[in-house]
Amino acid sequence: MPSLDELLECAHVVTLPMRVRFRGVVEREILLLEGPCGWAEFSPFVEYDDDEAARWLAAAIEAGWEGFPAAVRDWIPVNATVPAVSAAEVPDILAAFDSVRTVKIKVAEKGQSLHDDVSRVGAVRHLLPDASIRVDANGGWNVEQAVQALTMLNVFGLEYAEQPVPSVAELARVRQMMNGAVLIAADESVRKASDPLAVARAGAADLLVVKAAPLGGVRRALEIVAEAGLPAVVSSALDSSVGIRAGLALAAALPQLPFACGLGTVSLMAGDIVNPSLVAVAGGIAVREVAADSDLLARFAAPAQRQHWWRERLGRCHAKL
Ligand SMILES: O=C(O)CCC(=O)C1=CC=C[C@@H](O)[C@@H]1C(=O)O
Ligand SMILES: [Mg+2]
Repeated sequence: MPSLDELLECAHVVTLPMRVRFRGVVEREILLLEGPCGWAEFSPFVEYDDDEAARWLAAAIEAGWEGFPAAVRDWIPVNATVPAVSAAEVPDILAAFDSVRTVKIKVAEKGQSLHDDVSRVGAVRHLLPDASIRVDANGGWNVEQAVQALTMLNVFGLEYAEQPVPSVAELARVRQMMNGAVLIAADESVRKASDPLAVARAGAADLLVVKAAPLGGVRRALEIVAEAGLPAVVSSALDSSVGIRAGLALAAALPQLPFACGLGTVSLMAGDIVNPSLVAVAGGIAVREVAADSDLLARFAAPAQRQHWWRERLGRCHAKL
């Protein structure tokens, strides 16, 4: 384990502008580390507490000081991601992604209605008649709302629904009520749970969404998938290309990868610290090493006060490992 001084010495804090608001975020703050095994990203969302953020640091230390486990594939199919925008904005969002075969669409956004979701999903289906479409509610519905919404949205054909409801018990109930008409994926119930395997034990989901950073690293995520015994989709945490590299390592190391992965999110950003960025081409990303670019680190350097905040946070999280 690197000492705190070692981490602080190789740390850079950047603020990357988003092209479009995503989960309330318009600027993504990221602390990057240059370790002996490569660049690493520490970017827990600013509202996360230190216990949760410490898992993201464990993942960064794996990337920079241990390296990734062996890959079994070198190309990862990737989905386009559509935030909770209006139907009119959908063409513009999709235009940022190259040859899209799978789309994930955010639904159940606070302050919006089921009508907004139907319009947005309908707009995607209209533009991409043959694409696989999945939705992500981030636990924004209750059981009745979820069953009603998924039944309506399924007229467009849904590959699966990610975290339609907040709890494991509610997921199990929705899955039972949908009776196979729409597959259920667990995201927050895995990455924010004290027991990430509770979903699998309860039979609450057909598949898991796994993210390297929130789960404490690629190896830990692989263990969770193996123990759960469910198919997995690897997704980003809205990272820079450095964090996406860790997601690719996870997707590349999984024994099976039956679904496209949510690793195309650099296309939602208006800045990155790797050149060229890890974005999907022809529906997927070829796995490769990445390094932060010194000009981009300088261009997107965070203001001094935010640098200070992230360095303090790094220290608190390091003390928890
Ligand atoms: O999976 C994707 O297509 C993109 C990644 C994505 O949706 C997310 C990234 C970061 C934070 C999360 O709220 C969100 C998700 O819920 O999966
Ligand atoms: Mg999700």
